[in-house]
Amino acid sequence: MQIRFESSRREVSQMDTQALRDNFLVKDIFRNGEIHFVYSHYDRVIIGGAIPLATPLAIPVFDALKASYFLERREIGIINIGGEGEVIADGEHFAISKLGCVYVGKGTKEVLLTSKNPAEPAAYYLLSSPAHQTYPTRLFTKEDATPATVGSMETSNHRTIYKYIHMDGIQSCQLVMGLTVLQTGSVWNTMPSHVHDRRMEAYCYFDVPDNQRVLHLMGEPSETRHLWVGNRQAVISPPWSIHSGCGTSNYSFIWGMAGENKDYTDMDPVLIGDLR
Ligand SMILES: O=C(O)C(=O)C[C@H](O)C(=O)CO
Ligand SMILES: [Zn+2]
Repeated sequence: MQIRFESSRREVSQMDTQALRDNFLVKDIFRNGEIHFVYSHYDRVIIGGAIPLATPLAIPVFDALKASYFLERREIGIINIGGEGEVIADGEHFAISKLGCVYVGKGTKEVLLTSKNPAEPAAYYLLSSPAHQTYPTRLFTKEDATPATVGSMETSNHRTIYKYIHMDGIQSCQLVMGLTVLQTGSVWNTMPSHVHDRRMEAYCYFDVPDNQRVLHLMGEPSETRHLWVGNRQAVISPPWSIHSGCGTSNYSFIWGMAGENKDYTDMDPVLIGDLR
């Protein structure tokens, strides 16, 4: 598991392209037949990707956790961005289709990830944060997630937000998680931008067509930087950073947060005219 330490706001403002990518871009977590994780010291969130083929993949324990199993002191949200599959949590089976979500609570000793058809494998995005209480393991489909459509075609940011793990959905200790799908023709996400010093956030972009990219904006509102992001790549957003993007086509992304509160609406908006 790769470990990423924090960077200060001042450090980030001095970083060149490669340093920004090394610190904030999470690449290569989705590889056929493999499971990979990156540990971020922002709110101690762990970001992962898994593509099981014929053999199930188990979420392993890592020495860095000093635990006897991954979820001994953690919870995890799992969203499928690939073909049909199953999440098996301590022997309980959850069939999960594309855009379905399984939350697995603290104390679950074994989590197995499978694909129904290795020729069209499931692809699991994984987001885990520390937990101090056990909440029940649950499956949510996209339809359970009470979609909210925001933005408009006029401002190229027409999109639908699906919330899965949040105060009125799947219960958790501190994890908040869902996904956003942009309408065809819309390219902007999270514009106008916001920050929430109380929570870090991670974005995982998917369904980005081949040879297209998302220009992800990060940094303090008065000192923005950008990352060019490809399909199935994630971005770590520090609590003080905006997290907005503009695609060269439409695309979708999974967002997830952890920190001081679970209030999705707790955001400090940034006026477009104030961005620098
Ligand atoms: O499209 C959006 O806007 C989002 O999906 C915003 C994220 O959900 C977010 O940043 C939550 O804090
Ligand atoms: Zn946010």
